[in-house]
Amino acid sequence: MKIFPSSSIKKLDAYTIENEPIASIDLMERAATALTKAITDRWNTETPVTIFAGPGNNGGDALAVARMMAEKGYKLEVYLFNPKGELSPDCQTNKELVEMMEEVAFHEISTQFVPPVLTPDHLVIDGLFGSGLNKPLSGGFAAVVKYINSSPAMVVAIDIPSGLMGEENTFNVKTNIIRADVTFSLQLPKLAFLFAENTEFVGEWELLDIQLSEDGIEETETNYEMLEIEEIRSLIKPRKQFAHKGNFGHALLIAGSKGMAGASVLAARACLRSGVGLLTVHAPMCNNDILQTSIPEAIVETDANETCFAVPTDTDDYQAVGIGPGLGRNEETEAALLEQLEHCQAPVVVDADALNILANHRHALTHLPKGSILTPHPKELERLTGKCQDSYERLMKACELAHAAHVHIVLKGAYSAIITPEGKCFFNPTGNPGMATGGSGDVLTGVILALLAQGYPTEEAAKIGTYIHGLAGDVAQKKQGMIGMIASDIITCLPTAWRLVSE
Ligand SMILES: NC(=O)C1=CN([C@@H]2O[C@H](COP(=O)(O)OP(=O)(O)OC[C@H]3O[C@@H](n4cnc5c(N)ncnc54)[C@H](OP(=O)(O)O)[C@@H]3O)[C@@H](O)[C@H]2O)[C@H](O)CC1
Ligand SMILES: [K+]
Repeated sequence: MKIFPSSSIKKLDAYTIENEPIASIDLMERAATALTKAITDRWNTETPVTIFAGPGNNGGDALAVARMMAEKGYKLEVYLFNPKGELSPDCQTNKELVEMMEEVAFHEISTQFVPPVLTPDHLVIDGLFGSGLNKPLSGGFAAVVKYINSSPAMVVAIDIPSGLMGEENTFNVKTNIIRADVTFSLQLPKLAFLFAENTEFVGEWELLDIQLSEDGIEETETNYEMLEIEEIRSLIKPRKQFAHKGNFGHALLIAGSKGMAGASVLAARACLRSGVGLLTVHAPMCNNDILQTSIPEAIVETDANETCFAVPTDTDDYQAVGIGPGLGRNEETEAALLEQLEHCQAPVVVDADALNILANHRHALTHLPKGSILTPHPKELERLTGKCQDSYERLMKACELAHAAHVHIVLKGAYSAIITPEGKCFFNPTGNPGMATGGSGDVLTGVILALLAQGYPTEEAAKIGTYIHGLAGDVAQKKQGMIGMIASDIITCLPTAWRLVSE
C-alpha cells in the first residue's frame, strides 16, 4: 500500500475527479458517508457531538458529516471557523446545507469565539485542517486546539489531527496539534502516523476507503510504501519436489562471546527455522558445548580465542554471512570484524555489536560486501549517523546512509522501515510491543541470514524477513500475551508464520 505526501494526495483527488469522473462535491460526500459510518458505528445517538470545522475541504468533510449525523438523530453543535471570510467552494456548499437544518446548532466564527462546554460524555469531531495544512497552527486556531486538548471529551480527527503535518513535524509546534483518540484517515495512511512520537496526536488510526482512482494511485510515484501480506506471499519461492539441502544455501553466523552465547543460539535457531540448507556458527571456544547441545542442526566452527571472536574466518563456501549478535566490542573483536568484512564476498547481515563497532570505524561502512543489510534499532542507527531529533529525521538520515554505503537498512521498531540504497522505504505492519524484549533482534538477524543464504535478493530478504519476524511475534503474542512472551517464543512461532504466508 502506497503512502503519499500531502502534495500527491491533492493530485490524486484531482485525478479521481477528472478520470472517474466524479464531481468534487460528490467525492466529499463519499468521504463524509464513510466518516459518518465509522463514527456512528462507535458512538450512539445519545452522545452529544461538537464539530469543529475549518475553512478548507477538511472543514467541508466535517460539515457534511454534521448533516449526515443530524439526519440520523444525533444532537450536534457545529463551529465553523472562517476568520478570512473565505471558504473552499465545497466547504461553502456544505455550510449552506447544514445551516438550513433546524436540528443543528450552527455557529460561524469570524472573530469572537465563546468555547462550548465539553464534558467527558462529549464527542469532538476535529475537521479544522487536513492535508492542506501548510504551516504550524498559531493564533486563534492554536487557541481552539488547546481548548479541545484540555477538555475531557473524546476526540475523533478527520483524515489527520489538525496541526499535524503529513510527513515532517520536526519544527512543528507540538502544543498546537490536536490530540485525537481516534483518527479516521481517508484512503491511505500518512507517513506521520508511523512515527512513535506522533501516537499522542493520532491515537488509534483507521483507514476509510473512498475509492480514489486505482489507476491514479498506481501511476503516482512515492518513496514510501506499507508492506502487505500479498506481496510477501508472492515473493516466497515454492520448494521443488526434488530439492535437497544444497539448494537452500549454506549460511555462516559469527556471533556470541563469553556470557553472550544466548544471542548466537537465538540467531542460529531462527536461521534454521527459516529454511536455510546448512548453518555454520563461528563462535569462541567457550561457547562450543552450549551451541553443540542446544542446536544439534548447526555446525560449530570454533574461533582460536577462548572468549570472543578474534580470528576472521574463510567465507568462500558460504552464500551469506550474519555477524554481530552478542559479539562484544573488545579490541580483538573490532580488528577481526573489520578484517572479516573487508575480505568477505557474500552478502552480510550486520547487527548489534557489529554495528556499534562500525560506528567507531565509519570508513568501513563504505566497503561492505555487495547486497549487505544493516539491522540497527534507533540507538544503533544514531551511533552511525549522529543524534536525531525525531523519527522523521532518523528516517532521512538512514536513507542517506543507505545511499552512501550502498546497503539496505532495516530500521527496527514499530513499523520497521526497510530502506533501499535508492531511498525507497517499505514499512512493516506486523509485530507488537511484546517483541520489545532482549533477543528479538537476534532472531531477525537469523531469519534474514537464512533468506540471503537461500539466494533471495537483498531487498526481498529484508522485506520477507522483517514481515515474518513480526508475524511470528504476533502469533507468539496470541499464545503467550505481550508481557509473558520472550524471544524464544518468536522462534517457536516462526513455522506457523511461514505457513501463514506460504500455504
Ligand atoms: N482524497 C481525499 O483524501 C479527500 C480529501 N478531502 C478532504 O480535504 C482535505 C484537504 O483539504 P484542503 O482544502 O486541501 O486543505 P485543508 O482543509 O486542510 O485546509 C486548507 C485551508 O487551510 C488554510 N491553512 C493551511 N495551513 C494553515 C495554518 N497553519 N493556519 C491557518 N490556515 C491554514 C489554507 O489557507 P492558505 O491561504 O494558507 O492556503 C486553506 O484555506 C483532506 O484532509 C480531507 O479531509 C475531500 O473532502 C475528499 C477527498
Ligand atoms: K483534521
